[in-house]
Amino acid sequence: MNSISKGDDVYSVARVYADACTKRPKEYWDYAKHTINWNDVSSYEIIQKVGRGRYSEVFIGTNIVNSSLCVIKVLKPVKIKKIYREIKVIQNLTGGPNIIGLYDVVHDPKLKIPALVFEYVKNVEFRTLYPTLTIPDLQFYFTQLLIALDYSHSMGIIHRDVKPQNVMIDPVQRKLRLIDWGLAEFYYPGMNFNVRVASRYHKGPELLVNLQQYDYSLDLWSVGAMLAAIIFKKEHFFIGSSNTDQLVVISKVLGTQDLKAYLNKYKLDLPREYDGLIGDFPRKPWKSFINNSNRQFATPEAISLIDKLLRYDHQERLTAKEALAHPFFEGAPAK
Ligand SMILES: Nc1ncnc2c1ncn2[C@@H]1O[C@H](COP(=O)(O)OP(=O)(O)OP(=O)(O)O)[C@@H](O)[C@H]1O
Repeated sequence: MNSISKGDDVYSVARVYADACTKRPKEYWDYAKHTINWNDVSSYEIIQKVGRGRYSEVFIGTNIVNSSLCVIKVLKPVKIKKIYREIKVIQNLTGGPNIIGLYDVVHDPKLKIPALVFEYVKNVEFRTLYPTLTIPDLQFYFTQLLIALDYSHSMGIIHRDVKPQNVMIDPVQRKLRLIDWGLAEFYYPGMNFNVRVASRYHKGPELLVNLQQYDYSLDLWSVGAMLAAIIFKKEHFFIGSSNTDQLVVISKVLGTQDLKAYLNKYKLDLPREYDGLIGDFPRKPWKSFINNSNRQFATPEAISLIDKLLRYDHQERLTAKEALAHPFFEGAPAK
């Protein structure tokens, strides 16, 4: 078991790739000391806005030198360390399988507004795309997503914001790219991470019970929540009205007993905000989510994979590599 006894500072360590950062040179992970060569934004022209996030405004643009399309992510003013972290992470991962490719790091020489230039993906919005996907499509795209995550994890990086809006899919080219590394972090065993990451519906229980020594397995919870939503034909699977309610919603599915076992294992108390809210909820069998609209999708293999990802205990969840070997992917199309 990857946990240790009471009184110790290190109480949870990743089951895989725990030393991915510590074995690499300081320049790999020391993003604060990173020197960035900012190029001039005037090499790019904005065509139209494609998205807007908490931390950026995103445009489709062209590189005026070779007329190729790109995405220009103009960063809003946030701590410079956060910007350096996103750049370092994506520079380390660029070129990896299904990871969005970073083309350039630019700024306006006068205003100093930083922007990241990425490969453009002709994404179809998830609310439109997901209802059209067949089981072989799901086998294919979830394979691609897990390959991206296994790679990032092997490089010592937790994405920390896996959700449909950050998984770009071009269904014509059958291309998937994991984007938005703005919340990603380098993993070190024994590190107490900030739990205010990820987006509410995809937040793992560790974040909601304030377990700070989490690891790559956080991303696998988010994958499980995405898969469950698609398989059971819901827009999202766990929909909480606040962070507190998010855990209440989860415990109405996974039950209170296993939540208590999780807290006991890591010697945690349920934060006070849950007083009176987490009752004695029984575990809901996955089969109870099956109805006429999702019956074809909710195969025993799909349910088994969901079950092995959506575990309170982050150490029990399948890793990305283990998930790739799950029977759900048997017979998955290669293209
Ligand atoms: N490479 C890309 N190709 C196509 N569309 C993209 C690309 N990158 C970003 N987008 C679009 O822009 C949106 C915002 O991008 P991104 O998630 O990187 O920004 P953010 O400010 O970090 O967002 P968030 O608030 O979700 O953290 C995406 O959800 C997507 O719709």
